[in-house]
Amino acid sequence: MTRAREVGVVDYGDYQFEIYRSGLRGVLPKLPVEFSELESRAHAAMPPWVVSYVAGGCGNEHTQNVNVSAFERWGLIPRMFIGAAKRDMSIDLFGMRLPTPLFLCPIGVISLCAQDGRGDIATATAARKLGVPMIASTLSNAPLEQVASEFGETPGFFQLYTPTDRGLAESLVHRAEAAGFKGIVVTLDTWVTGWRPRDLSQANFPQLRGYALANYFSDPVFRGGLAMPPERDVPAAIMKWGAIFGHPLTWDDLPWLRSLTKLPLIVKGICHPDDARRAIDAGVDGIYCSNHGGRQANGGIAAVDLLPGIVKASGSTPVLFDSGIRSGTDVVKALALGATAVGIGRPYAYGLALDGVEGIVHVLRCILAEADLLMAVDGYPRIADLRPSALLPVG
Ligand SMILES: Cc1cc2nc3c(=O)[nH]c(=O)nc-3n(C[C@H](O)[C@H](O)[C@H](O)COP(=O)(O)O)c2cc1C
Ligand SMILES: O=C(O)C(=O)c1ccccc1
Repeated sequence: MTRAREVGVVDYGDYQFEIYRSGLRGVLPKLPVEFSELESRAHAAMPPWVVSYVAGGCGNEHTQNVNVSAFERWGLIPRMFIGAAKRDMSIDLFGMRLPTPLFLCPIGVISLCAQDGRGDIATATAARKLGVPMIASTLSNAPLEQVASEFGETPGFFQLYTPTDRGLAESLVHRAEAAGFKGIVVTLDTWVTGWRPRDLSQANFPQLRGYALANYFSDPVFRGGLAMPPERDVPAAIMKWGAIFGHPLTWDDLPWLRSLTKLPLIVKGICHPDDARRAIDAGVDGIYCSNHGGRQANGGIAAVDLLPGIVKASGSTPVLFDSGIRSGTDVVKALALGATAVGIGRPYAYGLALDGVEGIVHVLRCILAEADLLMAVDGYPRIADLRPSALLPVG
């Protein structure tokens, strides 16, 4: 198992030998090694309303689907005589050396996927075990301090949903700093929930039933705005949350956001090169290209098709990417298109649903093994070798 301090050349592909060796003892992998099977098993294991919330997307889910299929329009060109016997998947991010280019996307209500309701903690534990950073959502069943206490040496990032109350935003950021988070990720595309037919047809919005509001209910500023503490009047606290949750930020808010912290500030949901440039000019440290997994807008463009423009506009500023990553090949292609680090979203939620911490670890190890073996076989031993010229458009 990789620890954050063992950064550098790690044989992630060895997971396949581990699987084959276990097979010699008659032991087969407990969980699927391929995404579609993982997804169907996880869906069968979770209550229907949780499946609806996690798997669902905006409108007829066209954007969500093309996020995935767009990766098939790129092919990695095999190179021979490279001798890629050792591969190095490590990256530099915000002055930190990380063993892999992966991170765990913020998934609010991830706790719902865990059989014991402790999904935030399980995700943090998996992050610690593999040295893969977790971006912890504002929407969490466990307060951010508890989540951070599980990280060990693995850096963690705090994802901020900016409420209408600036004082509450400041309080959340200062709590995240005090808890040891290494960066703040502000999500820009979800100040209002997108049109989600699966959930709408069942009137299913878990937050309004009180799920994943621990960061609010434990916050002194939030509590100060209530007539009674959340413990004494849960419905009133939930309604207050609904009233203050989302603030439609404008460029005028960015200097204030920047002033909140000296930690790296990353903006999530950036899809246009002009937005990337303007955010960088205003002092952000990282651009996070994402369309929220197609959950927010069914605009019809795959996130990965927007990535090259964002990378070009971002210059030397790191670009984080998610939306549609389902396999190691997808990771390799996103890196070749210029992503600095690549986010795993729904796949880890499904690993969690099936086997807790070990399920997440399994999903990440499968993705890392596949990426590593692709880099080996096709002759790209270092991430720096993965450049746009390594890809051929095939669709
Ligand atoms: C159930 C669910 C909850 C999510 N909650 C958040 C959240 O709290 N904050 C956030 O910035 N993004 C959230 N996201 C979006 C993810 O961070 C990420 O952008 C998305 O999952 C990527 O798409 P993919 O999972 O299809 O690869 C959520 C995604 C899912 C599936
Ligand atoms: O479900 C989501 O994707 C999400 O991030 C969210 C979080 C809080 C409120 C609405 C949506």
